Amino acid sequence: DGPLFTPTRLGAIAVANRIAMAPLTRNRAIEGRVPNPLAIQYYEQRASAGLIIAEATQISPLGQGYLDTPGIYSQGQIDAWKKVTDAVHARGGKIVLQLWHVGRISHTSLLPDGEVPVAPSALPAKAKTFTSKGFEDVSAPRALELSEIPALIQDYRQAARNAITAGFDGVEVHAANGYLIDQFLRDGSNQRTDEYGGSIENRTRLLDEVVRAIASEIGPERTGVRLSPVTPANDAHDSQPQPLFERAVERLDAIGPLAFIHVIEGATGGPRDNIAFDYQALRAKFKGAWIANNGYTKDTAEAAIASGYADVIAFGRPFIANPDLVERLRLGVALSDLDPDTLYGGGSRGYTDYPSVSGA
Ligand SMILES: C=C(C(=O)O)c1ccccc1
Repeated sequence: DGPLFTPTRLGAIAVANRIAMAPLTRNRAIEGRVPNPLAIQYYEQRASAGLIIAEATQISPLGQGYLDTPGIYSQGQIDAWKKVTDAVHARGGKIVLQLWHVGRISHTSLLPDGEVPVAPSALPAKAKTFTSKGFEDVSAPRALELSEIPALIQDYRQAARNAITAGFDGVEVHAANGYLIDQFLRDGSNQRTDEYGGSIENRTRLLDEVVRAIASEIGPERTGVRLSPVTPANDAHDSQPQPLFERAVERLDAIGPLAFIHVIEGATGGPRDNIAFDYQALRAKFKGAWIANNGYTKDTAEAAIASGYADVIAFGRPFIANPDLVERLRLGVALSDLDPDTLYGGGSRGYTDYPSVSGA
């Protein structure tokens, strides 16, 4: 069957193969930012993935940036997610939740009492977000006060606890794609003059404190992190990504045996070679499992695993129209294309109605 179909471990999480389902926003949460009951079937259909990284899920009301994305901060949300994890586990699958705070990639219409989004600095992103009126420019943010950082870290800690209560095997901290933690990392968005801004040491501080808090709450072996060193997504940019992310990974490695680091190579969902970057230099600084993502095919994924370049390959968009992607890669059959019109928002069409090759 080849290298993709051998088991491995991501910290405390034993996985049956080297194929992970990357987190995919689908904007189908219902009243109360609760995951849609259809999510039970949607994730259950994809439970043959070695690991499912469930969609970005906000840690607090202020951490939401898009219409109809789910949360993990209320009992109703925990209860709804528990049905999803139970269904995936019943199929022998493993599933972690991606913990999300969008920072400045948000809109006042989505925030409590029309609040403005928070960010490291009051610098608006050149980005759009998805509101009840369609795609709109994100709202101008305010800078988080130093005094607000402890409560933010507590929100991450509580969200991680809630995810374990909801039956997840662990969490992935979303530190990628120009969202809050990535905004603190990059000098294009972080112009603070306190201990969270300026030097690389200061700009990697929030990442370190958030991951330490989560690891102390649920165990480092159930804690993963997603990074995107050179993505331009959501107006993310930094003047020196190589030293920045090498220091970020060094600090993550020092926390203790984290379950995994998951790296988007190149531009999210786009070209892998937009900016020259040495990913293996990052990997060399981390003793845990390495998940690589973006644009992999069966052949490039097999080569990456066989050569030790990565331990697991994450596939995002291919999992949308191919619930049984693992089987299709094993068989080497052609993959189905997703329907872009039902990617974000809607109901079962383009969500739970894609067939498996075995017709199951
Ligand atoms: C959470 C997302 C990311 O990480 O890029 C996202 C959000 C909205 C649409 C697509 C993707």
